[in-house]
Amino acid sequence: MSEAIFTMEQVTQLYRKGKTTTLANDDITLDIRRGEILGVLGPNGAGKSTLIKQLVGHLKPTSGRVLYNGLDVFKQTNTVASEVAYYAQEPHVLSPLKVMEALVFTARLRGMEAKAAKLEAEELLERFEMTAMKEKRLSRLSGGQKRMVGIGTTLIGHCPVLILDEPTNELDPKKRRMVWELIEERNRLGATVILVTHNVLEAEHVVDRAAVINHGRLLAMDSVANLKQRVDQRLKFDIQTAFGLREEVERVLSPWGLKQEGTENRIRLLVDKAQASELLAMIISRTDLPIEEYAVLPPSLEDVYFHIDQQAEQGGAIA
Ligand SMILES: Nc1ncnc2c1ncn2[C@@H]1O[C@H](COP(=O)(O)OP(=O)(O)OP(=O)(O)O)[C@@H](O)[C@H]1O
Repeated sequence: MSEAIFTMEQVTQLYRKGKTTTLANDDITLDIRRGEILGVLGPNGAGKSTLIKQLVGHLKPTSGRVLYNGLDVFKQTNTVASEVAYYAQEPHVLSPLKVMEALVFTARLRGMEAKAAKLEAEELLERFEMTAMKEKRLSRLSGGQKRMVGIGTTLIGHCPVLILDEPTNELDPKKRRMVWELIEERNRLGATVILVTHNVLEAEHVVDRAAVINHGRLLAMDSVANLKQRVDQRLKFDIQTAFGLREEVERVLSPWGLKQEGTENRIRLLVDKAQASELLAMIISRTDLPIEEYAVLPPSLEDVYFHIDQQAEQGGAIA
């Protein structure tokens, strides 16, 4: 499990458009281990898709190297293409095809016999509960259905490496669960899986390690358990305020802990365990505060992610 299947050495990516330059990846060095499920986490525009495109050899880094099994990806494009199945965020290049055609065509490209390809395509469609759509053109499918076919084209042919950029986007809860189960199943069968996701809460139960990226920099990369240790002396207060009155509650509570990204009427605070009971007592006694619900929870991977990102934004040491 510890052997590196991918290595990135001081990888930097500069996009130039006219007079604008974007530093999408900034000196990234990392190893991806054979047989692991690695989650790549980070906000919009962090540089995740750029990193993925470099791994699969779709984008040559401005500087640095990407190695697959110890060799530069650009010196073995055929090997990478045949061993690494890539599910991209962008719309499907197979869109003009029918569902069955798209799956079988991909399987044939991966060297499968026609009969075996058809059989596996049928099995996948049955599992996805999409058999009735096999003769439909991809362009006529819903967003989520297209995504499922995309996932099917990634899984078909059993490539040893699966790279999935936002695999559960646009999917309903049942399909999302199906995709997470499939990812775990393929991993148990030996596949290395690298996935980009914003769905940190669901990914937490699936990934072995997570890499946190923002502004093109690798902020942390570790097992979920180790990442969680960074905040294990804290508890999360999840507070729902009356609508439109969040700021009033926030003013009172924010000195107690590190505020995380919330929503219109929701506040999330990471609070030192030593102070948690005092804060709880205060919330219970301050009946004048427009708090509708509250919960005290152990931190999730999502909280760790916000914590790491927040510390980096504030320019502090990441601990
Ligand atoms: N082809 C391109 N030309 C110019 N800039 C680009 C290009 N592709 C990406 N960028 C910029 O590089 C940065 C990183 O983009 P990237 O797509 O890697 O982010 P991301 O983390 O995958 O974001 P998201 O979660 O929104 O998909 C962003 O600022 C983006 O605007």
